[in-house]
Amino acid sequence: MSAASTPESTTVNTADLYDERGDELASVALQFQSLGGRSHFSGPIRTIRCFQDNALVKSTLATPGNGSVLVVDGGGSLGTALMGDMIAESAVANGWAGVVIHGAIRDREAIARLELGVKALGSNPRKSAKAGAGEVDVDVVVDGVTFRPGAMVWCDPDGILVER
Ligand SMILES: O=C([O-])CC(=O)C(=O)O
Repeated sequence: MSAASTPESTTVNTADLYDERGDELASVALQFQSLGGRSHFSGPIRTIRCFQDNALVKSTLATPGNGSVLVVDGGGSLGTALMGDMIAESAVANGWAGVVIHGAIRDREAIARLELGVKALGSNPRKSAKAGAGEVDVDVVVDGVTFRPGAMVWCDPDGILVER
């Protein structure tokens, strides 16, 4: 049920999961785009909060993911890209199941070919700062939904469900 960290693992549909577990799960109403090559993904949450600075995103996705999903609270900014294809390739190489970005990515076409789940608000070719400002593994709130490090998240083209 919790898997989806390998292509062979069972696919979980968020609508079916919601029907099973109901209000144990919070649903994100904000309409994220599904931009990765893996449409269904899930895993324990890791988090980053940052604003138009992706140094922490890059360094975190370069460490072992062990099937986790990195949730990046970028403040909803579409002004700069918090992940491109190089960082996304590093996430694949390091065993991350996926990345949810409350913000923008770039290199859409390459990212769509990677074996990685990616949800983001959109894209912008403009790169982010690299100063390293932000926080890692704190609770983040996106569209009124709290993402706690260690809780499970499930994503597919229908949306995003999080353990309360
Ligand atoms: O370096 C960046 O800011 C993001 C990027 O382009 C990549 O991951 O390829």
